[in-house]
Amino acid sequence: MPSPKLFIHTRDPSLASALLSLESVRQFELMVSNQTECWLEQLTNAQCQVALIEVDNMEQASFAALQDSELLNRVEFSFFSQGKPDPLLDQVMQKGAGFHYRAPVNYSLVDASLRESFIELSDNTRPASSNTSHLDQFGQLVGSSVAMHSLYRTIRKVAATTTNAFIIGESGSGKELVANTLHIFSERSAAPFVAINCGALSPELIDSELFGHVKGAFTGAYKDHEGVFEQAQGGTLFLDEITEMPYEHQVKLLRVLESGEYKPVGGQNVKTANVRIIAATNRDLGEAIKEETFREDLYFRLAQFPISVPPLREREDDARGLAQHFLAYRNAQDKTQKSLSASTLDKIQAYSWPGNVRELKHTIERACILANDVIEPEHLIINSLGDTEQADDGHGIPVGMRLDDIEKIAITETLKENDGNKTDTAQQLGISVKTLYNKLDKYDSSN
Ligand SMILES: Nc1ncnc2c1ncn2[C@@H]1O[C@H](COP(=O)(O)OP(=O)(O)OP(=O)(O)O)[C@@H](O)[C@H]1O
Repeated sequence: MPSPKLFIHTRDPSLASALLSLESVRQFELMVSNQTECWLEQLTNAQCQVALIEVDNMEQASFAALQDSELLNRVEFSFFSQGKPDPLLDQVMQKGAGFHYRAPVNYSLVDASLRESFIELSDNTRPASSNTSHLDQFGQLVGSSVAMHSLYRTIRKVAATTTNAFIIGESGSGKELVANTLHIFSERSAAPFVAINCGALSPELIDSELFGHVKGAFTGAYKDHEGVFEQAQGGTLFLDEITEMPYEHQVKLLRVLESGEYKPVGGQNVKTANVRIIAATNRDLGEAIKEETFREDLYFRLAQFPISVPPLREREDDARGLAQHFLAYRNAQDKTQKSLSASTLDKIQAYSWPGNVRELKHTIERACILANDVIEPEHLIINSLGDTEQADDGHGIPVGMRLDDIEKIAITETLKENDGNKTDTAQQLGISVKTLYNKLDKYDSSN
């Protein structure tokens, strides 16, 4: 496991030697700045988790740039100054940069604090503790990477507004969780959050699903039915896979968004919608609009605030952390003590996860089924890992495996093979798209 790294930048030789003589400092892999270059640039390029920086008036530009730098999320800073008031440093401290030690420095406090940081950071890179998760959490989202922190900030900003939002991200990257988190942080949080998959709506029933129907509106309409607009009244309506909604129904949706009014099927009374719409897709929108499967006018109506969810492969160490997170929850649920070996964690981190967090979550669940105690690389059923073996000499299905687990593996693997396309997946598996959605929902909510 790589050792935590520490960056030191100081021009004062006595400060430098005092810091370098601290035992805690020597535990880290050290990187001392090159005095002729800007420290901020050097630190940006270095993969250091802790930085000791002497505050120097000549380097005000670096402090100004630090305000908006992603380094504030990924590095724990300790600044050393002579105590002269410095507004730029104060602003950085207000953003939660870390510690500010004023001269005369109490080095034993610095030592104690660095010792703690070292232990924490070593914990994060140690072979998984099987019962704890160390990732940050925001609403329903888990992740400590810079990309996720930037997403958290965007969600907070959008949640405070009343605008509609459009979430774009690969399949399984967490779009529904983003929508739900947006709802939780909005003023509508006390009202319902209602999610529907537009791809799973049957064309005959779509109007009724959206706007409801009255008793007798059509054969089989035995009683009044509330559509999702009514169910979500006062709250948030999440329209997942919006690009899969039949084209002619998109016009109807657009009309409701423009007028705020709709009529249940077979009803006479006009209802007023009070919902915030959050739509999502994993498709390339430009292409969907060009191919005329998605209406451009509807896009502009919905996308007052587009939010991009980063794919898991762009989230630094989050894959490793999420694996530990899902395992910790599984262990707590099953009252087990399974753990991930160091080489398993390395494989997890090195893999590109085309099916994103969902694929990782399911992979950990399958590995828990297959491993008795320590999860080794061969328990990860991911074909693209290349050298990862299947779990037995046949089809990767151990004797005695539960049928619903086998079904789950078949579904997730086929989905992955089809790049998340649920229509193709359902067709290959010989089930309806609706059944596929129901099964995926069941898996998603199983831990
Ligand atoms: N950041 C995250 N932290 C914890 N769990 C996550 C995170 N992102 C996704 N998940 C889990 O991964 C699964 C898929 O998430 P979700 O349904 O939100 O993805 P999606 O992008 O909406 O997928 P789809 O494109 O198929 O609709 C769920 O089980 C969810 O709980």
